[in-house]
Amino acid sequence: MASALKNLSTYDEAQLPSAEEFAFGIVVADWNPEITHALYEGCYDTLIKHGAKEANIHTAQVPGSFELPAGAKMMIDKHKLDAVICLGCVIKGETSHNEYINQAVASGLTNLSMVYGKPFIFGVLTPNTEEQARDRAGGKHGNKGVEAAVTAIRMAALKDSLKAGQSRIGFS
Ligand SMILES: Nc1c(NC[C@H](O)[C@H](O)[C@H](O)CO)[nH]c(=O)[nH]c1=O
Ligand SMILES: CC(=O)[C@@H](O)COP(=O)(O)O
Repeated sequence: MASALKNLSTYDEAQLPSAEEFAFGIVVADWNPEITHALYEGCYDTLIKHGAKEANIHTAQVPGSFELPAGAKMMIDKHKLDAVICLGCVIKGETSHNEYINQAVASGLTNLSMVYGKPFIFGVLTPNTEEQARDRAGGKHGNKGVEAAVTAIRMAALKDSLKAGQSRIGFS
């Protein structure tokens, strides 16, 4: 569903599990800092809002989105984490360079999720224009960083519930 039809910051707060017991990594790309820092603020504030402790949120910056998977692996090899959130913004230029970056990051994070059995969240904007980026970093379509934090909490809680032997998870 396009972001225009589903605001990135809209979720059912009452249905979201507490993040109190979870530890998170946040890896942020330096490219397009006005955008990625807005994503980070939305992400961090959402984790805190839902009970995460400041001491359990570990943050690192990397040069660009292409480095997000490597940064995420360095982070989870250093800290005991329940989820790693990767934030970036890859704006299309004149060439197809953006496609290679986007595909590499998506594949890299998927591979990490499979290898570690933990969520590596794809909080990367892939807009065609700066306006589309701003619209998704706290603009009219919400904040991708909020969506990424909510996803991280839900996936960490899912793993926790499965470990506890629950068989029917997420059905209200
Ligand atoms: N153009 C963008 C980049 N490019 C840099 C790459 O991510 C990478 O750092 C470089 O290719 C060296 O490996 N990165 C973004 O995050 N956003 C862009 O718009
Ligand atoms: C996505 C990018 O790396 C971008 O800055 C590259 O721009 P261009 O395709 O014009 O070289």
